[in-house]
Amino acid sequence: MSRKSSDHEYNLRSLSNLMGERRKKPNDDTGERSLIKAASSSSINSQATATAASTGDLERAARKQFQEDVTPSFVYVLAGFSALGGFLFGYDTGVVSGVMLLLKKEMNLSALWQELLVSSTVGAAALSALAGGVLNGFWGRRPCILLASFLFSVGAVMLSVAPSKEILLVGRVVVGLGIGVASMTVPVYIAESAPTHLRGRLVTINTLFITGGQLFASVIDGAFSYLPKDGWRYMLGLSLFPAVLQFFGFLFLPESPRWLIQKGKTQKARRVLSQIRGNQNIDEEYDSIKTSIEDEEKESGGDGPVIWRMLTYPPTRRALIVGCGLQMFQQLSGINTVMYYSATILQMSGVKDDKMAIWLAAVTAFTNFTFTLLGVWLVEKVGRRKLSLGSIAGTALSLFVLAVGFLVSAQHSPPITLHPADPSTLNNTCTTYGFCSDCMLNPDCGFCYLLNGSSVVDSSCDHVNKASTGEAAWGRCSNETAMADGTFWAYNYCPTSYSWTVLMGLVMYLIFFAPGMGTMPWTVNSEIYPLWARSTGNACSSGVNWMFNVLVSLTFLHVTEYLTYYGAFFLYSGLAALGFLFIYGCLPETKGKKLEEIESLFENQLCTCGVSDSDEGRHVEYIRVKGSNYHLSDNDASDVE
Ligand SMILES: O[C@H]1[C@H](O)[C@@H](O)[C@H](O)[C@@H](O)[C@H]1O
Repeated sequence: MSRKSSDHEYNLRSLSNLMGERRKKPNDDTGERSLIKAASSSSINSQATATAASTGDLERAARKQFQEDVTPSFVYVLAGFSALGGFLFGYDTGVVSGVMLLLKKEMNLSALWQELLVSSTVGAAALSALAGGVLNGFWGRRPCILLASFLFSVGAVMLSVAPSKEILLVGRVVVGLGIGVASMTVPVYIAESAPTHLRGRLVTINTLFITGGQLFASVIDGAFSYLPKDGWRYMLGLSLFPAVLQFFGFLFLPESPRWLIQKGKTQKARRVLSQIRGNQNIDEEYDSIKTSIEDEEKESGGDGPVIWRMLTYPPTRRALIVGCGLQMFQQLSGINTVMYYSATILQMSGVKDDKMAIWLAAVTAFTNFTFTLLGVWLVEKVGRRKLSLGSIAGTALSLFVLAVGFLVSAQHSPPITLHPADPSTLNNTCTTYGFCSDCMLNPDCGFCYLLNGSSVVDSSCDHVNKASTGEAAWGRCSNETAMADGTFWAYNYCPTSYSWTVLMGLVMYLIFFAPGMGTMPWTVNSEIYPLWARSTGNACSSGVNWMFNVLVSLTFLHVTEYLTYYGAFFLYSGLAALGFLFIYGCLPETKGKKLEEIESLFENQLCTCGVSDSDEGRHVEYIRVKGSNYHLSDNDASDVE
């Protein structure tokens, strides 16, 4: 072994011994000091020493390494309890599809009431996310999370004992108010408490909990759908447990240290910082937060509502555009319609058993969850920008594949050969269609056919049974006994041998969307605003997310009616491609930056596609101002004509 490498090994050993010592004696500052001394006097990074690295660099590197190695587990506990808010967000939005299947039969709900019970939650979430900004600023993050878990608990009780549809509606609104507040507060609270090197990962865990909640909801939907009565009460009531757990957990968890410093509660802030940093030396972090708050206050200047100050101060205005744009494109990529219609999409690809549909939705939720986990792993490795760009490019491509799948399926859609008069209604619209592709777009009709080998014969378009879309209102496909061997009922889809393209598109979609576009909009928003604008910025961007969520889900059926399925997916694919350009032009890399350093990334950025010449989107060398002037920015502040 050469002298150099044995030196290196020795120094590594002494470094790790010191770290070991330090772990045993967390209150002893000398451990850290001698560690830094050891590192700086060593050839631990022999290459760097040989080149330009100064003692200061080594000290910094050693301190960073040291802090990374002694991250106390408390911060994970804090993130875990906060992310229960994400779990409830996912559970309460996901469980409703199974609930509606049972409720509409038991309470005999009209289409309007079904629509109200589903969208009231999302609508309430949009409003409360916006209001949550003001509450976060005044009360702090902790009371807002306590409020959200209280609302989740009250809502769960109301829903599980609801004697009427009116009480159900109130319960769904209460739960929605909780979701909105949680969705904007939790990422901010985690980001403000996490150490820089773990921030992205811990905030992304919140989205993992969202998709985990959706997965759990789909399994519960499947399990309780077998109950003859009141299954929906259990489905809705189960969310009480995580809600109560979060409430009690938060009675013991601290306020965000950054919010405390901003409000001048400096002693308390120091105590909290020491608690969550495991008694590491917190002076540097404390001072840098304090200085940046003072600077920010000077810079953002002026009075007036925060949103006004954000819009009139260019860096926060740019950050707001990036944050809201990311959330908008997340929803415009159609995640919730793809999830909602995944059972139908999977049925198209050959699964005939209707009872399987509910479990198929669980498979989709499982895939979404698994690939979100990939995002948690990737976020600190490849960074936010590359992850978002790769994800949205893949999402656009997958949507294109889905669209082509639907197009080919429609072009090979089986013709309708039988046109029997419908005895059950005066309206014979269904029987007039010539092809299955037209029949399936009308929500009142379904396709009834016989399979002879693999070819479709004796097909008709019949009225659907309103109480159960799994059968026709009358005739050969009206119930299981009427259905002879080889007779099938297809609602909302057409049997085709090209459906594998659609299935491939769906799987690709989830693989690409979940790790990046599913997670990054929440993660990036939690870190791009300076402290004074953070609550308002997150309130606006979360509000945008919920508004586009409602918009996309409410318009999906109309869009498919006008543009057909393939048209709708071509449209989503185009929107995702636009999202790619937006992210390429506007999103800087925030990985590894302190929250206090991130504002500067928006100082010289213009939201013009392709102006950034660096992959990291950080060093914008030339930017176009008013179409003709070019500035050299970031490293060199001189102006160039
Ligand atoms: O980030 C989440 C996640 O991707 C969910 O699966 C989706 O349902 C939500 O709308 C989204 O905000």
